[in-house]
Amino acid sequence: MTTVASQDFDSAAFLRLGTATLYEASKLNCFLPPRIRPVWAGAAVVGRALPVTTGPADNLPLHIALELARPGDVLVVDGRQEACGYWGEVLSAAAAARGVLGLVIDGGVRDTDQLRERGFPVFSSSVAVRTTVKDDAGTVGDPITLGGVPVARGDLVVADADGVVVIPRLSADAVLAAGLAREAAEAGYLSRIAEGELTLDIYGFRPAGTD
Ligand SMILES: O=C([O-])CC(=O)C(=O)O
Ligand SMILES: [Mg+2]
Repeated sequence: MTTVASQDFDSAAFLRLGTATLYEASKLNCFLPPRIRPVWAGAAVVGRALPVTTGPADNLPLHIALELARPGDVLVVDGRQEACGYWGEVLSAAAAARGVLGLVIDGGVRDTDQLRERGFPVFSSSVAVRTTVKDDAGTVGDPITLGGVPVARGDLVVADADGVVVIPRLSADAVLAAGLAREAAEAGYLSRIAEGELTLDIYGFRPAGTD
């Protein structure tokens, strides 16, 4: 797995736990729409959210975001589900030069072979080459809601093969602790499975009278 991680929290632990365990452990509405998928196999990232909204098929806000971003940020973009090339190799190179760790966008991206070759993690709802306009500055840094999930600047973004979660900044420590506890419990379940036990018994799901 190719991974890019920032430094001001235990990024390795968040990446190891992964989005599914973090989501389940969090008990939060923190999973972005499942249409948002990694554009290359093995992409994964953890960082601080920089929320962005765009006009329809307008990527001017993404250029603006690269000026306002701080190292360790991940752009989280409401691109209105437009299937167009909001982002590609050039913007990935520009982002990496600014210390931006990745892109999550409810919209399209292009140059996906080059994104993989550069190891720049991108998660998008489509891959599309259609061109963009540069008319509307949109918003950069203001809180957004993406697929019903609130995203504020500085929230923790974790993205991997299963999708993307956005954890409120002040909940990150508690979610990490809950995730580690879930990981430990699952390690116990896996040991019992290896010894031949059934999940019906491990989880206590067996209906009365069927053992
Ligand atoms: O041209 C654009 O704005 C998007 C793109 O393909 C790139 O960043 O390489
Ligand atoms: Mg390009």
